[in-house]
Amino acid sequence: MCLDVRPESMERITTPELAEKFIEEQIDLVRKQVGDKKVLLALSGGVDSSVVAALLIKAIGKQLVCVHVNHGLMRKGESEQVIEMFQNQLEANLIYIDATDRFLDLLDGVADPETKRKIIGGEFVKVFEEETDKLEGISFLAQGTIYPDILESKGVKAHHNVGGLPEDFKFEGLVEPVKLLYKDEVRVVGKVLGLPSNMVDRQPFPGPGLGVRCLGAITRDRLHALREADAILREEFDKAGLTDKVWQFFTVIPDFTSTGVKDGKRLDFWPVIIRAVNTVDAMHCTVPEIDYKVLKHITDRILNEVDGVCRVLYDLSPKPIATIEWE
Ligand SMILES: Nc1ncnc2c1ncn2[C@@H]1O[C@H](COP(=O)(O)OP(=O)(O)OP(=O)(O)O)[C@@H](O)[C@H]1O
Repeated sequence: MCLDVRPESMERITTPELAEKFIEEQIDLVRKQVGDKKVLLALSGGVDSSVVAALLIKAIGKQLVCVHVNHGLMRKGESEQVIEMFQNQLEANLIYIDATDRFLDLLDGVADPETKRKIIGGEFVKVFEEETDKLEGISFLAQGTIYPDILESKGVKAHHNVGGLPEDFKFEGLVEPVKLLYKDEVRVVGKVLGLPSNMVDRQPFPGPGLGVRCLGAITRDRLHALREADAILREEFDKAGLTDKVWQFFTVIPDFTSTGVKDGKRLDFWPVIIRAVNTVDAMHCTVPEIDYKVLKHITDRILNEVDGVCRVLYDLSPKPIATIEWE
């Protein structure tokens, strides 16, 4: 049997009991695979790598070394939550790297979205490699590969986690405990492992993070305004009971200003755009009809609390023709 093919007999993990059973099996397998050797994991704070981290901490404790890179493009509180959850609560061996300046300096003046993506991806690999070169005695690399990654790699598109080991791969092997699971199963397993629901049920978040929501050339002041506005949106959607009802929502900040007026003075401030979509397959999206009162309250809060913003807009465009992200 190919190890990358989910057996037809494998039951879908839909209950805590099934998740428990899966976790016990994986703990056993991982312990057999790695023995007393060390395992390295790049921990983003996203669903997949977080669940792998929690599972491996249970299986091999301090033999797992997690590396979290803060590229300065995380949402408000995200890196802090990784530290709180994994270092403080689960007592993981966590290396936290604040590479904000490195990323933002490199991105300075770069307006083209594809170039921004390439810079962020390339720099991430560099930072991760530099950090791991300093570590000694690591034998395995753990990855949050899930079954759709394997399926997609077979036909649709290459996935960075999948496709065999590169020639210069310096580890003895890969540890991929959730590679036969679908996303919904990973979430059930994560909950049973005690991860908070805002981590386990997290919306999709692009690899380049807020970097592609701070349109054009990223500036620190606009990035700050974007992060604050996004946090307000998330807080208010949560209060209004929309977090579970809307598939994805976030804010975007364009790289142009608009005229505002404050205390009788004219100002040139940025607009903030709210983007919210519902979808089943991410190929076709509709825009939810959010209660006007909720939108108005969010607008008031952003205008009052976020420096440099004078307008808030709601994006009504479905996909197609508009994509979910703005760039
Ligand atoms: N800031 C980061 N710090 C550490 N590792 C990261 C970071 N960003 C990405 N990674 C690593 O790269 C992998 C792929 O990242 P990607 O953004 O494509 O997310 P993903 O496939 O949805 O996985 P996840 O749910 O774990 O974020 C992650 O699983 C993680 O191992």
